[in-house]
Amino acid sequence: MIPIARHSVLRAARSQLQPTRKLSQPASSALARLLSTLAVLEQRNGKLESSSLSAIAAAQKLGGSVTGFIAGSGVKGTSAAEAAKIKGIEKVLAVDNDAYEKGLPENYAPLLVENIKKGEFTHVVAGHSAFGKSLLPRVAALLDVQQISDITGIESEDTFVRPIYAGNAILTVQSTDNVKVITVRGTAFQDVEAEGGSAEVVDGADPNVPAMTEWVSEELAKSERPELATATRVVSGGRGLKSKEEFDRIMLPLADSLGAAIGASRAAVDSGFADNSLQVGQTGKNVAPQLYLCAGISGAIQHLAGMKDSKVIAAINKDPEAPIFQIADVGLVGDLFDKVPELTEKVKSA
Ligand SMILES: Cc1cc2nc3c(=O)[nH]c(=O)nc-3n(C[C@H](O)[C@H](O)[C@H](O)COP(=O)(O)OP(=O)(O)OC[C@H]3O[C@@H](n4cnc5c(N)ncnc54)[C@H](O)[C@@H]3O)c2cc1C
Repeated sequence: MIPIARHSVLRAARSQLQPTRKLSQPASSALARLLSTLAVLEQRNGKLESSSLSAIAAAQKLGGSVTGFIAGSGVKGTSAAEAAKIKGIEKVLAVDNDAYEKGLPENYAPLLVENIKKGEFTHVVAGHSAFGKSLLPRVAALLDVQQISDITGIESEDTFVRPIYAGNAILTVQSTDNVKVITVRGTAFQDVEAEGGSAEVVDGADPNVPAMTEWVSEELAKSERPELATATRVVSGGRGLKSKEEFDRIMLPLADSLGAAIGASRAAVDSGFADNSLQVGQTGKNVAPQLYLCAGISGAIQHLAGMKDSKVIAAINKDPEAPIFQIADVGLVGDLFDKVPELTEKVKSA
Protein backbone atom coordinates (compact mmCIF):
# COMPACT_ATOMS: atom_id res chain seq x y z
CA MET A 1 0.00 0.00 0.00
CA ILE A 2 1.50 3.32 -1.06
CA PRO A 3 0.52 6.59 0.62
CA ILE A 4 0.46 9.01 -2.32
CA ALA A 5 -0.77 12.17 -0.73
CA ARG A 6 -1.30 13.62 2.71
CA HIS A 7 -3.59 16.58 3.07
CA SER A 8 -3.14 18.29 6.40
CA VAL A 9 -6.41 19.51 7.74
CA LEU A 10 -7.01 21.52 10.83
CA ARG A 11 -9.38 21.43 13.69
CA ALA A 12 -11.57 24.46 13.19
CA ALA A 13 -14.05 24.51 10.33
CA ARG A 14 -15.96 21.40 9.37
CA SER A 15 -15.19 21.99 5.71
CA GLN A 16 -11.49 21.69 6.50
CA LEU A 17 -12.05 18.19 7.80
CA GLN A 18 -13.41 16.99 4.46
CA PRO A 19 -11.24 15.27 1.83
CA THR A 20 -9.88 17.95 -0.45
CA ARG A 21 -10.41 16.00 -3.67
CA LYS A 22 -13.83 15.08 -4.99
CA LEU A 23 -14.71 11.44 -5.53
CA SER A 24 -14.11 10.34 -9.06
CA GLN A 25 -16.68 8.61 -11.20
CA PRO A 26 -16.49 4.78 -11.29
CA ALA A 27 -13.41 3.45 -13.01
CA SER A 28 -13.28 3.85 -16.80
CA SER A 29 -15.54 1.46 -18.67
CA ALA A 30 -12.65 -0.55 -20.16
CA LEU A 31 -11.25 -1.18 -16.69
CA ALA A 32 -14.67 -1.56 -15.12
CA ARG A 33 -15.29 -4.67 -17.22
CA LEU A 34 -12.42 -6.37 -15.44
CA LEU A 35 -13.51 -5.38 -11.98
CA SER A 36 -15.48 -7.85 -9.94
CA THR A 37 -16.35 -6.99 -6.37
CA LEU A 38 -17.57 -9.26 -3.63
CA ALA A 39 -19.68 -7.27 -1.16
CA VAL A 40 -19.65 -9.04 2.21
CA LEU A 41 -23.15 -8.80 3.67
CA GLU A 42 -23.86 -8.83 7.38
CA GLN A 43 -27.09 -10.20 8.77
CA ARG A 44 -28.69 -10.55 12.18
CA ASN A 45 -31.59 -12.92 12.69
CA GLY A 46 -32.18 -13.15 8.95
CA LYS A 47 -32.26 -9.41 8.30
CA LEU A 48 -29.54 -7.41 6.54
CA GLU A 49 -27.61 -4.97 8.73
CA SER A 50 -27.05 -1.41 7.49
CA SER A 51 -23.32 -2.16 7.01
CA SER A 52 -24.37 -4.47 4.15
CA LEU A 53 -25.91 -1.55 2.29
CA SER A 54 -22.70 0.48 2.72
CA ALA A 55 -20.66 -2.42 1.31
CA ILE A 56 -22.96 -2.64 -1.71
CA ALA A 57 -22.93 1.15 -2.24
CA ALA A 58 -19.10 1.13 -2.23
CA ALA A 59 -18.98 -1.90 -4.53
CA GLN A 60 -21.24 -0.08 -6.98
CA LYS A 61 -19.06 3.02 -6.77
CA LEU A 62 -16.05 0.93 -7.82
CA GLY A 63 -17.80 -0.03 -11.04
CA GLY A 64 -17.65 -3.53 -12.52
CA SER A 65 -19.77 -6.46 -11.42
CA VAL A 66 -21.12 -6.70 -7.87
CA THR A 67 -21.74 -10.03 -6.13
CA GLY A 68 -23.13 -10.22 -2.61
CA PHE A 69 -21.94 -12.83 -0.11
CA ILE A 70 -23.91 -13.97 2.91
CA ALA A 71 -23.80 -16.93 5.27
CA GLY A 72 -25.77 -18.17 8.28
CA SER A 73 -28.82 -20.21 9.28
CA GLY A 74 -31.39 -20.40 6.51
CA VAL A 75 -30.11 -17.22 4.83
CA LYS A 76 -31.26 -18.27 1.38
CA GLY A 77 -34.89 -17.70 2.31
CA THR A 78 -34.28 -14.55 4.34
CA SER A 79 -31.36 -12.09 4.09
CA ALA A 80 -30.04 -13.47 0.78
CA ALA A 81 -33.49 -12.97 -0.75
CA GLU A 82 -33.58 -9.45 0.72
CA ALA A 83 -30.13 -8.72 -0.79
CA ALA A 84 -31.22 -10.05 -4.19
CA LYS A 85 -33.76 -7.21 -4.42
CA ILE A 86 -31.11 -4.50 -4.03
CA LYS A 87 -30.55 -2.65 -7.26
CA GLY A 88 -27.13 -3.19 -8.82
CA ILE A 89 -26.31 -6.62 -7.35
CA GLU A 90 -25.86 -9.22 -10.07
CA LYS A 91 -25.64 -12.35 -7.96
CA VAL A 92 -25.84 -13.35 -4.31
CA LEU A 93 -23.66 -16.19 -3.05
CA ALA A 94 -25.40 -17.74 -0.04
CA VAL A 95 -24.12 -20.39 2.36
CA ASP A 96 -26.81 -21.92 4.56
CA ASN A 97 -24.95 -23.25 7.58
CA ASP A 98 -25.62 -22.67 11.30
CA ALA A 99 -21.86 -22.53 11.92
CA TYR A 100 -21.71 -19.06 10.32
CA GLU A 101 -24.86 -17.61 11.88
CA LYS A 102 -23.05 -15.45 14.44
CA GLY A 103 -20.37 -14.32 12.01
CA LEU A 104 -17.47 -15.47 14.18
CA PRO A 105 -14.46 -14.19 12.23
CA GLU A 106 -12.25 -17.23 12.92
CA ASN A 107 -14.80 -19.48 11.20
CA TYR A 108 -16.02 -17.00 8.62
CA ALA A 109 -12.59 -15.96 7.26
CA PRO A 110 -11.67 -19.33 5.63
CA LEU A 111 -15.20 -19.51 4.19
CA LEU A 112 -14.86 -16.09 2.61
CA VAL A 113 -11.36 -16.78 1.29
CA GLU A 114 -12.61 -19.95 -0.40
CA ASN A 115 -15.31 -17.97 -2.19
CA ILE A 116 -12.98 -15.08 -3.12
CA LYS A 117 -10.52 -17.50 -4.72
CA LYS A 118 -13.24 -19.45 -6.49
CA GLY A 119 -14.88 -16.32 -7.90
CA GLU A 120 -11.52 -14.63 -8.70
CA PHE A 121 -12.79 -11.35 -7.31
CA THR A 122 -10.58 -8.29 -7.68
CA HIS A 123 -12.14 -6.43 -4.73
CA VAL A 124 -13.69 -7.51 -1.43
CA VAL A 125 -15.68 -4.88 0.45
CA ALA A 126 -17.34 -4.97 3.87
CA GLY A 127 -18.80 -2.32 6.17
CA HIS A 128 -16.45 -1.00 8.88
CA SER A 129 -18.69 -2.52 11.57
CA ALA A 130 -17.47 -4.76 14.41
CA PHE A 131 -18.08 -7.71 12.03
CA GLY A 132 -16.14 -6.20 9.10
CA LYS A 133 -13.35 -4.94 11.33
CA SER A 134 -12.81 -8.40 12.83
CA LEU A 135 -13.22 -10.34 9.63
CA LEU A 136 -11.39 -8.55 6.84
CA PRO A 137 -7.93 -8.32 8.44
CA ARG A 138 -8.03 -12.12 8.80
CA VAL A 139 -9.14 -12.49 5.19
CA ALA A 140 -6.34 -10.16 4.04
CA ALA A 141 -3.78 -12.14 6.04
CA LEU A 142 -4.96 -15.43 4.53
CA LEU A 143 -4.72 -13.90 1.03
CA ASP A 144 -1.34 -12.32 1.90
CA VAL A 145 -2.48 -8.82 0.93
CA GLN A 146 -2.70 -5.49 2.76
CA GLN A 147 -6.07 -4.55 4.24
CA ILE A 148 -7.38 -1.03 3.63
CA SER A 149 -9.53 0.21 6.51
CA ASP A 150 -12.43 2.58 6.92
CA ILE A 151 -12.37 4.29 3.52
CA THR A 152 -14.54 7.33 2.88
CA GLY A 153 -13.82 7.72 -0.81
CA ILE A 154 -12.89 5.84 -3.98
CA GLU A 155 -10.69 7.66 -6.47
CA SER A 156 -10.15 4.73 -8.84
CA GLU A 157 -10.10 0.96 -8.72
CA ASP A 158 -6.84 0.98 -6.75
CA THR A 159 -6.84 4.34 -4.99
CA PHE A 160 -8.84 5.05 -1.86
CA VAL A 161 -9.34 7.89 0.62
CA ARG A 162 -9.36 7.33 4.37
CA PRO A 163 -9.25 9.61 7.41
CA ILE A 164 -6.34 9.14 9.80
CA TYR A 165 -5.34 10.69 13.15
CA ALA A 166 -8.99 10.93 14.25
CA GLY A 167 -9.97 12.70 11.05
CA ASN A 168 -7.21 15.34 11.40
CA ALA A 169 -5.70 14.27 8.11
CA ILE A 170 -6.96 12.57 4.99
CA LEU A 171 -4.76 9.91 3.44
CA THR A 172 -5.01 8.79 -0.17
CA VAL A 173 -3.67 5.25 -0.54
CA GLN A 174 -2.89 3.28 -3.66
CA SER A 175 -2.87 -0.51 -3.46
CA THR A 176 -0.87 -2.71 -5.80
CA ASP A 177 -2.28 -5.95 -4.36
CA ASN A 178 -4.06 -8.23 -6.81
CA VAL A 179 -7.07 -8.46 -4.48
CA LYS A 180 -8.09 -5.29 -2.64
CA VAL A 181 -9.60 -6.06 0.77
CA ILE A 182 -11.45 -2.99 2.03
CA THR A 183 -13.72 -1.88 4.86
CA VAL A 184 -15.89 1.17 4.22
CA ARG A 185 -17.23 3.86 6.53
CA GLY A 186 -21.02 3.59 6.64
CA THR A 187 -21.69 7.31 6.66
CA ALA A 188 -19.70 7.79 3.44
CA PHE A 189 -21.47 5.14 1.34
CA GLN A 190 -25.25 5.24 1.60
CA ASP A 191 -26.40 5.63 -1.96
CA VAL A 192 -28.15 2.32 -2.60
CA GLU A 193 -31.67 1.39 -3.65
CA ALA A 194 -33.10 -1.42 -1.52
CA GLU A 195 -35.70 -2.35 -4.14
CA GLY A 196 -35.72 -2.87 -7.89
CA GLY A 197 -33.05 -5.56 -8.27
CA SER A 198 -33.59 -9.20 -9.23
CA ALA A 199 -30.28 -10.95 -8.58
CA GLU A 200 -29.96 -14.70 -8.67
CA VAL A 201 -29.26 -16.42 -5.31
CA VAL A 202 -26.78 -19.27 -5.77
CA ASP A 203 -24.96 -21.61 -3.40
CA GLY A 204 -21.58 -20.34 -2.28
CA ALA A 205 -18.71 -22.72 -1.62
CA ASP A 206 -18.57 -24.10 1.94
CA PRO A 207 -15.18 -25.53 2.92
CA ASN A 208 -16.70 -26.80 6.20
CA VAL A 209 -13.50 -26.03 8.05
CA PRO A 210 -13.75 -27.33 11.65
CA ALA A 211 -14.91 -24.45 13.88
CA MET A 212 -12.08 -22.81 15.82
CA THR A 213 -14.36 -20.81 18.09
CA GLU A 214 -17.81 -21.36 19.46
CA TRP A 215 -20.51 -18.78 20.09
CA VAL A 216 -21.68 -18.94 23.70
CA SER A 217 -24.01 -16.00 24.37
CA GLU A 218 -24.40 -12.26 23.96
CA GLU A 219 -25.82 -9.39 25.96
CA LEU A 220 -27.20 -6.56 23.90
CA ALA A 221 -28.36 -3.19 25.18
CA LYS A 222 -32.04 -3.01 24.21
CA SER A 223 -33.68 0.24 23.20
CA GLU A 224 -36.90 1.31 21.54
CA ARG A 225 -35.10 4.37 20.14
CA PRO A 226 -33.62 4.46 16.62
CA GLU A 227 -30.23 2.84 16.13
CA LEU A 228 -27.46 5.37 16.71
CA ALA A 229 -25.35 4.61 13.63
CA THR A 230 -28.22 4.99 11.15
CA ALA A 231 -30.60 7.44 12.85
CA THR A 232 -31.58 10.59 10.98
CA ARG A 233 -31.57 12.55 14.25
CA VAL A 234 -29.19 12.14 17.16
CA VAL A 235 -29.34 13.83 20.56
CA SER A 236 -26.04 13.56 22.39
CA GLY A 237 -24.93 14.44 25.90
CA GLY A 238 -21.54 15.01 27.51
CA ARG A 239 -19.84 15.43 30.86
CA GLY A 240 -21.79 18.65 31.40
CA LEU A 241 -24.80 16.50 32.34
CA LYS A 242 -23.04 15.72 35.66
CA SER A 243 -24.67 12.32 36.44
CA LYS A 244 -26.54 9.40 34.90
CA GLU A 245 -29.75 10.52 36.57
CA GLU A 246 -29.46 13.99 35.06
CA PHE A 247 -28.43 12.56 31.67
CA ASP A 248 -31.60 10.45 31.61
CA ARG A 249 -33.83 13.19 33.02
CA ILE A 250 -32.61 15.90 30.65
CA MET A 251 -31.58 14.17 27.41
CA LEU A 252 -34.03 11.28 27.01
CA PRO A 253 -37.22 13.44 26.83
CA LEU A 254 -35.55 15.64 24.19
CA ALA A 255 -34.54 12.56 22.16
CA ASP A 256 -38.05 11.14 22.42
CA SER A 257 -39.71 14.41 21.46
CA LEU A 258 -37.60 14.44 18.27
CA GLY A 259 -37.77 10.69 17.61
CA ALA A 260 -33.97 10.73 17.85
CA ALA A 261 -31.30 8.21 18.83
CA ILE A 262 -29.23 8.89 21.93
CA GLY A 263 -25.48 9.43 21.75
CA ALA A 264 -22.82 10.46 24.25
CA SER A 265 -19.27 11.70 24.51
CA ARG A 266 -16.58 9.40 25.80
CA ALA A 267 -16.36 11.45 29.01
CA ALA A 268 -20.09 10.80 29.58
CA VAL A 269 -19.65 7.09 28.87
CA ASP A 270 -16.55 6.79 31.06
CA SER A 271 -18.42 8.54 33.88
CA GLY A 272 -21.21 5.97 33.61
CA PHE A 273 -23.89 8.40 32.33
CA ALA A 274 -24.53 6.36 29.19
CA ASP A 275 -23.90 2.90 27.81
CA ASN A 276 -20.64 2.22 25.99
CA SER A 277 -22.57 1.41 22.80
CA LEU A 278 -23.75 5.05 22.66
CA GLN A 279 -20.29 6.63 22.40
CA VAL A 280 -19.79 8.85 19.37
CA GLY A 281 -16.30 9.58 18.12
CA GLN A 282 -12.93 8.23 17.17
CA THR A 283 -13.22 5.23 19.46
CA GLY A 284 -17.01 5.09 19.30
CA LYS A 285 -19.53 5.23 16.47
CA ASN A 286 -19.44 7.39 13.36
CA VAL A 287 -22.73 9.12 12.71
CA ALA A 288 -23.92 11.44 9.94
CA PRO A 289 -27.57 12.24 10.74
CA GLN A 290 -29.65 15.07 9.34
CA LEU A 291 -29.52 16.63 12.82
CA TYR A 292 -26.90 16.18 15.55
CA LEU A 293 -28.01 18.07 18.64
CA CYS A 294 -25.58 17.99 21.56
CA ALA A 295 -25.49 19.48 25.03
CA GLY A 296 -22.66 19.65 27.56
CA ILE A 297 -20.09 18.44 25.02
CA SER A 298 -16.95 20.56 24.56
CA GLY A 299 -16.14 19.39 21.01
CA ALA A 300 -12.82 17.58 21.44
CA ILE A 301 -11.30 16.51 18.13
CA GLN A 302 -11.87 12.84 18.98
CA HIS A 303 -15.60 13.55 19.38
CA LEU A 304 -15.76 15.60 16.17
CA ALA A 305 -14.19 12.68 14.30
CA GLY A 306 -17.42 10.74 14.81
CA MET A 307 -20.06 13.39 14.03
CA LYS A 308 -18.57 16.14 11.85
CA ASP A 309 -20.34 14.80 8.74
CA SER A 310 -23.78 15.46 10.26
CA LYS A 311 -25.88 17.69 8.01
CA VAL A 312 -26.90 20.14 10.74
CA ILE A 313 -25.00 20.38 14.02
CA ALA A 314 -26.68 22.17 16.92
CA ALA A 315 -24.89 22.67 20.24
CA ILE A 316 -25.83 23.88 23.69
CA ASN A 317 -22.95 24.82 25.96
CA LYS A 318 -22.50 27.35 28.74
CA ASP A 319 -18.99 28.23 27.54
CA PRO A 320 -19.08 30.54 24.48
CA GLU A 321 -15.48 29.52 23.71
CA ALA A 322 -16.27 25.77 23.58
CA PRO A 323 -14.71 24.29 20.39
CA ILE A 324 -18.02 22.66 19.46
CA PHE A 325 -19.25 26.11 18.40
CA GLN A 326 -16.55 26.24 15.72
CA ILE A 327 -18.28 23.49 13.74
CA ALA A 328 -21.89 24.00 14.90
CA ASP A 329 -24.42 25.35 12.40
CA VAL A 330 -26.58 26.50 15.31
CA GLY A 331 -25.26 27.31 18.76
CA LEU A 332 -26.95 28.23 22.01
CA VAL A 333 -24.84 29.58 24.88
CA GLY A 334 -26.56 28.78 28.15
CA ASP A 335 -27.10 26.35 30.98
CA LEU A 336 -28.26 23.04 29.53
CA PHE A 337 -30.32 22.31 32.65
CA ASP A 338 -32.57 25.26 31.68
CA LYS A 339 -32.25 25.24 27.91
CA VAL A 340 -32.76 21.53 27.13
CA PRO A 341 -36.08 21.15 29.05
CA GLU A 342 -37.27 24.43 27.51
CA LEU A 343 -36.39 23.13 24.03
CA THR A 344 -38.10 19.79 24.76
CA GLU A 345 -41.33 21.59 25.68
CA LYS A 346 -41.15 23.70 22.53
CA VAL A 347 -40.61 20.63 20.33
CA LYS A 348 -43.50 18.82 22.02
CA SER A 349 -45.88 21.73 21.51
CA ALA A 350 -44.76 22.42 17.92
C1 LIG B 1 -7.31 8.15 21.92
C2 LIG B 1 -8.53 8.92 22.34
C3 LIG B 1 -9.74 8.55 21.81
C4 LIG B 1 -10.89 9.24 22.19
N1 LIG B 1 -12.09 8.90 21.64
C5 LIG B 1 -13.18 9.64 21.94
C6 LIG B 1 -14.44 9.35 21.33
O1 LIG B 1 -14.60 8.40 20.55
N2 LIG B 1 -15.49 10.13 21.64
C7 LIG B 1 -15.39 11.20 22.51
O2 LIG B 1 -16.40 11.89 22.75
N3 LIG B 1 -14.23 11.47 23.11
C8 LIG B 1 -13.12 10.71 22.86
N4 LIG B 1 -11.96 10.99 23.50
C9 LIG B 1 -11.99 11.94 24.63
C10 LIG B 1 -11.95 13.41 24.21
O3 LIG B 1 -10.61 13.83 24.08
C11 LIG B 1 -12.63 14.29 25.26
O4 LIG B 1 -12.02 14.08 26.51
C12 LIG B 1 -14.13 14.03 25.41
O5 LIG B 1 -14.76 14.04 24.14
C13 LIG B 1 -14.74 15.10 26.29
O6 LIG B 1 -16.07 14.83 26.52
P1 LIG B 1 -17.06 16.01 26.90
O7 LIG B 1 -17.08 17.02 25.83
O8 LIG B 1 -18.36 15.39 27.30
O9 LIG B 1 -16.42 16.58 28.26
P2 LIG B 1 -15.66 17.92 28.54
O10 LIG B 1 -14.56 18.13 27.60
O11 LIG B 1 -15.35 17.91 29.98
O12 LIG B 1 -16.74 19.04 28.22
C14 LIG B 1 -17.89 19.26 28.97
C15 LIG B 1 -18.58 20.48 28.37
O13 LIG B 1 -19.80 20.69 29.04
C16 LIG B 1 -19.99 22.09 29.20
N5 LIG B 1 -20.90 22.27 30.35
C17 LIG B 1 -20.69 21.94 31.65
N6 LIG B 1 -21.77 22.23 32.39
C18 LIG B 1 -22.69 22.75 31.54
C19 LIG B 1 -24.00 23.25 31.71
N7 LIG B 1 -24.62 23.25 32.91
N8 LIG B 1 -24.64 23.72 30.62
C20 LIG B 1 -24.07 23.74 29.40
N9 LIG B 1 -22.81 23.28 29.19
C21 LIG B 1 -22.14 22.78 30.23
C22 LIG B 1 -18.61 22.65 29.46
O14 LIG B 1 -18.55 24.02 29.14
C23 LIG B 1 -17.76 21.77 28.54
O15 LIG B 1 -17.61 22.39 27.28
C24 LIG B 1 -10.81 10.31 23.14
C25 LIG B 1 -9.57 10.66 23.66
C26 LIG B 1 -8.45 9.98 23.27
C27 LIG B 1 -7.11 10.38 23.84
